Amino acid sequence: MTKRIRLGVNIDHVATIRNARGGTHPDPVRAAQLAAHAGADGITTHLREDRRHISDDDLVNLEKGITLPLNLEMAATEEMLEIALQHRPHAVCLVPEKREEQTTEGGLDAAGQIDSLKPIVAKLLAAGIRVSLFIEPDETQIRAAKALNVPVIELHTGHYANSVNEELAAELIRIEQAAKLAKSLNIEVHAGHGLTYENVIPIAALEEIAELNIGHFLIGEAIFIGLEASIKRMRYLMDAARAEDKVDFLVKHIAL
Ligand SMILES: CC(=O)[C@@H](O)[C@H](O)COP(=O)(O)O
Ligand SMILES: NCC(=O)COP(=O)(O)O
Repeated sequence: MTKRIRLGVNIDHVATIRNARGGTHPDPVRAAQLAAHAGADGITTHLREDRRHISDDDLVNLEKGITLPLNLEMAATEEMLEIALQHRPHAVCLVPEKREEQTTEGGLDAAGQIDSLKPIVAKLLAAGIRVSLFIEPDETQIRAAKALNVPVIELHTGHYANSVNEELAAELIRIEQAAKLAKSLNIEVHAGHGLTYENVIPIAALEEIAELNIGHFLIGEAIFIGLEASIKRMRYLMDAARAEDKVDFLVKHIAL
């Protein structure tokens, strides 16, 4: 089997359900603990400026409640920088945000914001926080990430996830080429947004990609089959994508 690809489980939308009634159930920390038990390699959470799902208290409780590395997604603002420096998560992923958006609509324009991003990235790196940029699979953005000296990028797979037929094929090629370029520049490559059981295998099969961050679909699927089962099935598909002998992999899993 070729190198295992890591799975970061994003637990934002456990908080979405909780916030629907303003109480404390379901608890994102309990979801993160179950995700760890189900084989997640990390937990991702997005502290949005409008706190529509994850709250500042969630961040405090996640730090206390989990041992897995925490990847904090945040906008590149002074407010979020201060929070990140205060909490010092394992990693920060800088993502674009618009209050009016229903979900993240695209990648961070790193190339267009190099001057404003530089001090934020430098302060996070100086604090020992691994920094990634959530960007489009685009050469200009990847070279901007290199210029900003970030060790990791996360390729936005949202357009891929929302495409069909020829457009889907074109997006997959775009992601593959971007991953190869980033790897050639010694940047670690992650990917995420909109990934599901149906579309994950071609992305997971790209050997330049070290980690996938997946959330909304897993939390939704958990409503029907439970969170551990939801995650374990995604883990199985990611491993199948990487298996050198897929027949042998499938036979072994069928036998289990
Ligand atoms: C950056 C990304 O693709 C997601 O991790 C992000 O969290 C999406 O924002 P919502 O979870 O609020 O839709
Ligand atoms: N960065 C992507 C992520 O954390 C989860 O995105 P999604 O699976 O909720 O669309």
